[in-house]
Amino acid sequence: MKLCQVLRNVGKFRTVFDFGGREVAHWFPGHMAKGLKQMKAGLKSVDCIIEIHDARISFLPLRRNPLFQDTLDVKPHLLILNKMDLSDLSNKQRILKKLQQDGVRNVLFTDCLKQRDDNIKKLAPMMVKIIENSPRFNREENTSYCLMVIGVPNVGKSSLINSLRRTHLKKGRASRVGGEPGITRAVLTKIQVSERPLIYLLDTPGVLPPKIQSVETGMKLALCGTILDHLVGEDIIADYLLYSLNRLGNFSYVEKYDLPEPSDDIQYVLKRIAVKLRKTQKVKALTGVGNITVTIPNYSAAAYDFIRAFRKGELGPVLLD
Ligand SMILES: Nc1nc2c(ncn2[C@@H]2O[C@H](COP(=O)(O)OP(=O)(O)OP(=O)(O)O)[C@@H](O)[C@H]2O)c(=O)[nH]1
Repeated sequence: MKLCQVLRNVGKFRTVFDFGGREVAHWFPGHMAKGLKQMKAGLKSVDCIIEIHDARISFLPLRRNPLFQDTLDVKPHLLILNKMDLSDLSNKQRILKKLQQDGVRNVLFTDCLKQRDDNIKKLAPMMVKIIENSPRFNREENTSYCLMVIGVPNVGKSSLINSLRRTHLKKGRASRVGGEPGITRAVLTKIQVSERPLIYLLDTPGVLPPKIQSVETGMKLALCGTILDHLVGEDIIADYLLYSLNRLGNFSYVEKYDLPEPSDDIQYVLKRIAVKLRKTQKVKALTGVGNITVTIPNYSAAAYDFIRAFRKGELGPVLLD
């Protein structure tokens, strides 16, 4: 989009989003508390916590959650900002600075889908260094390292494990090596990710509710696919996406969906998307002069496509912070 077009749009968009009195309380279902219990149970045998987040929302460390901050604070901690390929990292230094001010010093950006991500290679030595520089308490005599991966749903925990195994063991999908017989897979299982040094990851169900400071934070998590769409509503997620893109001056949707210019009106944008994708339905309408057939856009299908395009990175890299 040309600069003059961008300038023409300044002041045309919403500067705040109307959440219409929505509450986040029910967006994270109760089963997530189960993850917390299991995580606490496994903490004794863990040398380091790997907390994994979506690099498009980097401000949300899980350990800030008062529910388990006490327990986690005593363990060395590494924050992974995954899906870096989908994030606008032109402000990477600002993110790192902010995290550092928050006491988060060990941060690594990763792209777990990349066949060879140099950052994944750095992970094992980085973890060893962090562990060696901290007291190991009851695990002093142990020659292997055990790490716990935590994160909200869909953030890439399994992908990280697989990526580590690919890098260090030249193996594909994770085979589970721990787990006592009779204990369900959903409890804690150990997965080997490196031979030298010998490193295991303790796989938790990993469904941990972050401390959601506001409905807007919840909406950002929803946009990144962390919360089931239907719990929040695809229509409002799509509207929040449009609001965010406009706010960031990212007008990639205009070209992608053949719009004449940027718009802040979600109904209008979804209509254009539906027409472009031929997601329309013909319905019969009874008028004073008889039956006519009218074409109506399938707004749900359009919203679905718009959100998926964002999640796949088709609307360009975005930082929602
Ligand atoms: N673009 C991109 N996609 C990724 C990356 N890592 C994971 N994904 C995708 O994100 C989705 C979720 O990845 P998973 O590894 O299943 O995430 P998870 O945290 O284990 O998910 P749950 O089991 O639901 O908690 C998948 O579609 C992955 O392909 C990444 O670095 N970049």
